[in-house]
Amino acid sequence: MTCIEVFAPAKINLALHVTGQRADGYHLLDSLVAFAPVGDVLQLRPAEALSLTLAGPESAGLSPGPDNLALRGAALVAAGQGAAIHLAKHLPVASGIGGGSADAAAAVRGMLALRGTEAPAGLGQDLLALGADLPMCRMNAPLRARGIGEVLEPLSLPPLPALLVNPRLPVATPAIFRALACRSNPPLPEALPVFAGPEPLIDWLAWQRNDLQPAACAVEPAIGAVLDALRQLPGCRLARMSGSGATCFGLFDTEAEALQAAQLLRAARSGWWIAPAVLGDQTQRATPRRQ
Ligand SMILES: C[C@](O)(CO)[C@H](O)COP(=O)(O)OP(=O)(O)OC[C@H]1O[C@@H](n2ccc(N)nc2=O)[C@H](O)[C@@H]1O
Ligand SMILES: Nc1ncnc2c1ncn2[C@@H]1O[C@H](COP(=O)(O)OP(=O)(O)OP(=O)(O)O)[C@@H](O)[C@H]1O
Repeated sequence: MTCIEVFAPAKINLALHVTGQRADGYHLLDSLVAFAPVGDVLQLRPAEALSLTLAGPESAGLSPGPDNLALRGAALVAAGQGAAIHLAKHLPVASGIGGGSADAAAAVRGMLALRGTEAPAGLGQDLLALGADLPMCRMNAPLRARGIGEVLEPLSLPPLPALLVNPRLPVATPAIFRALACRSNPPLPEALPVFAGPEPLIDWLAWQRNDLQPAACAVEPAIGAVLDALRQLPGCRLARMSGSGATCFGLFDTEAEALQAAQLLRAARSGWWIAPAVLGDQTQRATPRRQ
């Protein structure tokens, strides 16, 4: 029987500036985003109706009901066709790396591949209504995101060796936006430099910010502990939080340094989710494959 497999990569906000707030309460952002070769995996098989089963190390506590973003994404493009979707959850839930949004975007890609059809007009608006991270999770390649997350500009960034770390404590995005002390901060520089490699990119990122980080550290102090632990690892050039947390990333000049740092941190913190990853373009891996 036909089976479509789709990879749903984690999105990492390398910088996240909160520049204003719309009348409806949503915040205006200016964010530099790259994607990790770490993510969830969806399998879709033709069926009478849409259904979802869950597995994987991070699936505990996640409901396979109609609210699951994988089902909500698939429903947007199902056009009456059913699918049995199996989601292997590897990304911690509510962790600032867009797991649910990545699953929804992957379910859309998988459902369209199963139906053998193109994305319908108006899908962009429907996706944005599901979540502000949905448009970027459709791209899976380095980008700058503005507006509330829907104004996207593809970027060329060098592959960036990183260590992703989550203290296994969920953080609710609305609570972090609510806790912001300032909602009107400077944007990223209008023109972005061309980066010859990870070193100049990390130097430049050190001048940028995640404006949600102070509020998130106040709401969940374990985030501060993760950042401190990352900063103490040999070779870590920059430690920052992604999205609304709690996942943080350390950046390294080389992949070997990131792998060594992962080993050291795993030995010290057995309860944390720790994933070395070279951040960049995951479009190839995220393309649906027929099994
Ligand atoms: C923080 C980021 O992860 C950065 O990429 C995203 O902006 C969050 O994206 P998301 O989780 O897909 O967000 P949504 O599910 O659309 O919104 C959750 C809640 O976060 C707040 N929210 C989200 C995005 C945004 N630009 N402004 C906001 O104020 C709103 O209170 C909203 O009710
Ligand atoms: N397939 C899914 N994976 C993860 N969370 C899901 C899923 N479906 C629904 N949710 C719900 O969505 C909420 C946000 O989870 P998600 O893992 O996407 O957060 P996040 O990583 O902080 O996302 P973002 O970085 O986009 O803010 C959680 O409350 C979770 O219960």
